[in-house]
Amino acid sequence: MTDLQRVAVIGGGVMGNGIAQLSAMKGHDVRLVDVSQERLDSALASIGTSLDRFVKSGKLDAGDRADVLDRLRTTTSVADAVSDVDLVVEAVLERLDVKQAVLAEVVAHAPVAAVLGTNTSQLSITAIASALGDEAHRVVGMHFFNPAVLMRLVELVVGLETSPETLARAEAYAASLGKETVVCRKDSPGFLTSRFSAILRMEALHMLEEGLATPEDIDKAVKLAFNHPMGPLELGDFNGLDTYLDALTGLHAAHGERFRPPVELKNMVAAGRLGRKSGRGFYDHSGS
Ligand SMILES: CC(=O)CC(=O)SCCNC(=O)CCNC(=O)[C@H](O)C(C)(C)COP(=O)(O)OP(=O)(O)OC[C@H]1O[C@@H](n2cnc3c(N)ncnc32)[C@H](O)[C@@H]1OP(=O)(O)O
Ligand SMILES: NC(=O)C1=CN([C@@H]2O[C@H](COP(=O)(O)OP(=O)(O)OC[C@H]3O[C@@H](n4cnc5c(N)ncnc54)[C@H](O)[C@@H]3O)[C@@H](O)[C@H]2O)C=CC1
Repeated sequence: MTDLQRVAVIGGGVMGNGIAQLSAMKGHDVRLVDVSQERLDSALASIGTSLDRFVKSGKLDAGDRADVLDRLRTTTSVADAVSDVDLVVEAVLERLDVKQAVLAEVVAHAPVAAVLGTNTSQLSITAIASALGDEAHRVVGMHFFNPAVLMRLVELVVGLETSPETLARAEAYAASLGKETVVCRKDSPGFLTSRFSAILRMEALHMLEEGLATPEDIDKAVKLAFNHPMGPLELGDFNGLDTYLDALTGLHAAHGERFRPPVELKNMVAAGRLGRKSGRGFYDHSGS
């Protein structure tokens, strides 16, 4: 059982819209916040498409679709969104200073009992929480996976100040979404999962730079040899190459040379080839 009924998700991008949708599908009252109304409009469009897929495959009653949308409202005001919530899930871009500023604004307007989850891919939970002084015990890493509506895991990450009560409430919320959890009990950048995925994608990029094979064959090798649903380059396009570069930059700073971002990736991000969200990455997505 979770007492976290009212949820605010901050950031309506790839992850935020999925976390908001899933929460509303599981009966939570959800407020989705973004600085950009345009991003909120496209988040609602993505959520509508995803709900249609669930209806089409028989996993959601057509009659329940409208109820899910009724439980979800969007706003550009953090103060308005968090005033009565039990939980905030921060899913803005992967920058420490931005996450700290967003959570500081949340703390100024949210009830004192609200749990503060961050969906960071790899940043230190302790560093994010350090901006909140005595409220740091309320912060916990809640790392979802893309697409959040389908992936089975939420990785929970305990910062130095995270209280046992905060962790227990985060676990109950993840269970209410039907997710399995793993707990990374020591706050270390990249936790468990992002260190694994970064290494695989780094190797794929190095193979590409070395001219060993086409992107298609590098992905095919991983998919068919190891039964992964997507290859590492395909997954990079799916998640967003800018987000991936931000994550590698953080892992490089924390763990050293083995995570140095490849030049190929930096060039692609500089050129605006961000993957699916910009229409082009390792692959052409202009038609999808
Ligand atoms: C960066 C980080 O910090 C952390 C991360 O997120 S790392 C990335 C983690 N994510 C992954 O590794 C994803 C790997 N890929 C996959 O698991 C799968 O490719 C996938 C689940 C995304 C899609 O599955 P697929 O079999 O390849 O494609 P597809 O046939 O389109 O979809 C399968 C089913 O899911 C449904 N589906 C797919 N995406 C959906 C969505 N967003 N909403 C609703 N339904 C969806 C489809 O409608 C389809 O349903 P039916 O079987 O009933 O027809
Ligand atoms: N893309 C992925 O596969 C995954 C990403 N993550 C993490 O989730 C977080 C979000 O990533 P994505 O959704 O991919 O990014 P994204 O770039 O798709 O979305 C980020 C959103 O945050 C909004 N935003 C920026 N500053 C804001 C602010 N101050 N207040 C409110 N909204 C603000 C932006 O307008 C944008 O819509 C990052 O920390 C990322 O590392 C975690 C798991 C998987």
